[in-house]
Order: sequence, then C-alpha cells, then structure tokens
Amino acid sequence: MSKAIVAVVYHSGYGHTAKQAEAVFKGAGKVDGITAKIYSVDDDLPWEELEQADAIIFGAPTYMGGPSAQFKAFQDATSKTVFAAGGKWKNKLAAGFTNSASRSGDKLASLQQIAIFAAQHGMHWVSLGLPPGNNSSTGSEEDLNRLGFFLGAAAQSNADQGADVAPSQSDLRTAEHLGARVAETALQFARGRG
Ligand SMILES: Cc1cc2nc3c(=O)[nH]c(=O)nc-3n(C[C@H](O)[C@H](O)[C@H](O)COP(=O)(O)O)c2cc1C
Repeated sequence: MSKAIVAVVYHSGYGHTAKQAEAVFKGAGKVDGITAKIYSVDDDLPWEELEQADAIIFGAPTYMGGPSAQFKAFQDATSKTVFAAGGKWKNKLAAGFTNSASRSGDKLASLQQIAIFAAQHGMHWVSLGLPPGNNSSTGSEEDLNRLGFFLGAAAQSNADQGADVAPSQSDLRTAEHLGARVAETALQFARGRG
C-alpha cells in the first residue's frame, strides 16, 4: 500500500483558524496510508520534519486582507530555511485555507498569496475540488463550500463568537474535505513515483 505524509502548518490568533486547521488535519488522517501532522507557526518548527512531508497544507486567518503577520513571518523564514537551502519543498503538494469574520472579508487575497508562496517553492497546488454551495434557492448555510471558493478552503467566524462555536460545522466539513483531497492526491503521486 502506498504511504504519504501530509503536514498542516497554520497560524491562529484567537483559535478559530486552529479549529479549521484541526479539521484539515482530521480529513487527511482519515485516508488509509496517510500519516498526518500538524504544526502551529507559534511553535519552533521542525524544518527537517517538514522536509519529509509529501504535502503541506498552509492556513492562516485573513487579517487586513491577507494572511496574518505571524503566518507571513513563517513564510519569510522559509526563504532561508527552505528556498535558499536548496529548494527543499520542490515538487511537494501544497494547498491552503483561511478563515475570517466576513463572508468574503477578502479571503481570496489570502489564498492567492499562499498559492504564490507555494509556487515560489516549486510546489504543486491542489485546489478545493468542490462545487460552490449555498448559491441557489435550495442552498443553505449547511452546504459544503457555502462560501463558494475554488482555490482552497474558506471558513467564516462571526466577530462576536468564540472558537467554541465558530467557524460553522459546514466550514469544518469543507476543511476536512480539503485535507482528504490532498491526502488522496499525495497517494496518487506516491504510486506514480513507484
Ligand atoms: C488584525 C485583524 C485584522 C482582521 N482583518 C480581517 C479582514 O481583513 N477580513 C475579515 O473578514 N476579517 C478580519 N478580521 C477578523 C478575523 O479574520 C477573524 O476574527 C478570524 O476568525 C480570526 O481567526 P483566528 O481566531 O484564528 O485568529 C481581522 C481580525 C484581526 C485581529
């Protein structure tokens, strides 16, 4: 049986994006043959462990129309630890997720920035792979991909609610889907390498 390692690397200031990250991690870990790992950028990152991963899924809250400053600091650190160290993430899979208070909240800008970051490392981007939800008269907030993103997984957390209730279950299921999709793609790549 093919095996692969999927890592989730995220930042969360107040716990909402951490819940989304846990859901991505759970989705990846449910796939047979996958070892899923999760890392917060607030901790000392074990760069050698990340080098072993077949796929890295990046996530950050959207702050002021882009990934949070703490996540950006992690991205900037990879210039030395990954890029200049010999392109250590080249040909790995990548995907992204973000969470913010508004339904749009300019989350797309964060996902685009994360996709560009992945491209700078020569990674292969995996999209969300779900049709948009809640975009018809029969749709609802319970739909998978209720926020209608294609590039990655989006979640929305009301500004006055804590991480105990936000983001919504539908957003967490959407995040789980992304984790599983990246995991399955990682196994396809592993089989292809033989
Ligand atoms: C500094 C700052 C900037 C923010 N900017 C945005 C924004 O651009 N768009 C938005 O919809 N929400 C914005 N928010 C709301 C957060 O995205 C939202 O509270 C999110 O759930 C926080 O995630 P976290 O708990 O993982 O930090 C901002 C919050 C902070 C603290």
